[in-house]
Amino acid sequence: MSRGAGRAEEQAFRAGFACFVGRPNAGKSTLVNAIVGQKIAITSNRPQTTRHVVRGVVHRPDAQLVFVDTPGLHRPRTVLGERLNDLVRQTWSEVDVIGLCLPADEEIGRGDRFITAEIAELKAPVVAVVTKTDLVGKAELAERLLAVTQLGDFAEVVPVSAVSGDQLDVLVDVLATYLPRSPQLYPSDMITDEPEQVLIAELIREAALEGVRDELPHSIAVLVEEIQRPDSDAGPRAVTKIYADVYVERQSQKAIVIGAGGSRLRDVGTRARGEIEDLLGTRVYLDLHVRVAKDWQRDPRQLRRLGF
Ligand SMILES: Nc1nc2c(ncn2[C@@H]2O[C@H](COP(=O)(O)OP(=O)(O)OP(=O)(O)O)[C@@H](O)[C@H]2O)c(=O)[nH]1
Repeated sequence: MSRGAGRAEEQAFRAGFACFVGRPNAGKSTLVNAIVGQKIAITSNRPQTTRHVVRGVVHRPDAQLVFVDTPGLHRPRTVLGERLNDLVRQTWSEVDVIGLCLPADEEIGRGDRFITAEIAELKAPVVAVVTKTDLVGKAELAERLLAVTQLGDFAEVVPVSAVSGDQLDVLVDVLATYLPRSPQLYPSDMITDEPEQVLIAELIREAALEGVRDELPHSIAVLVEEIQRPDSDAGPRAVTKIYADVYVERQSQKAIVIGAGGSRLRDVGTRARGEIEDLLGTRVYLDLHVRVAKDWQRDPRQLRRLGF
């Protein structure tokens, strides 16, 4: 390659930050996962499970797109709720482009209008992303696209399905055009900069929530106390030892998480261990303890300790 061509390519390169916003369950986390191609954000069919800002990096020959994942805005009832909302607003003001997720299979509602109005005030261009298109027929999709164009003044409207993969590449192309000209922000081999400890805690929390979300929707937090790496010469049988505490707010919740004779906690451990082994690429020994931290959501000191 001539030096001239190299410079031109350098000049054409774009890099920057994007985030998906939208009401709970709009499909934001699933979309980031599908685009980045690795399980990094936490998905669920229940609202408000994404707590940490998790980044995924998409590397393209002409662009680098860094995704910042935020929890949903909601009416704050606790210190945790207020912190989450502050975090969301702060993230929104720092990105180069925003994808507003609107599910194709649901009518536009008050929540969507509220978020649209909030982000209209920011400087970043907003791309409306109509998600879950695999769930609707053509006629319904056309109707929804029309309603979306009437909802606000969007830079573009892109329909996608994270499940079928349809239009994901188009969405990345569109988002990339709104990034500033910039050299790469992160090394080419980086997919996420979230500390492993946080990712591991999220995987455990997700497993612990499985099946008890109705009873304990926001009452579980996980703290990874220690990660003991295997010796570098341990070979394929290397085991990473992880010690983690699962925090609940009350004694009664502890009993739910542990289950009869500890059966539920064993299942949680097995499920989380499988996910962590995929993440780390080694075998994992996982030691889980359930502890009660009374009303941790209302106590700023405990919140800090638990990473909020
Ligand atoms: N069929 C289908 N389902 C989807 C698609 N994207 C997401 N879902 C489902 O929709 C539900 C919500 O998805 P999430 O990605 O957790 O939604 P979210 O917007 O991140 O939700 P919060 O974390 O609550 O804000 C999950 O059950 C997903 O499996 C899609 O493209 N097609």
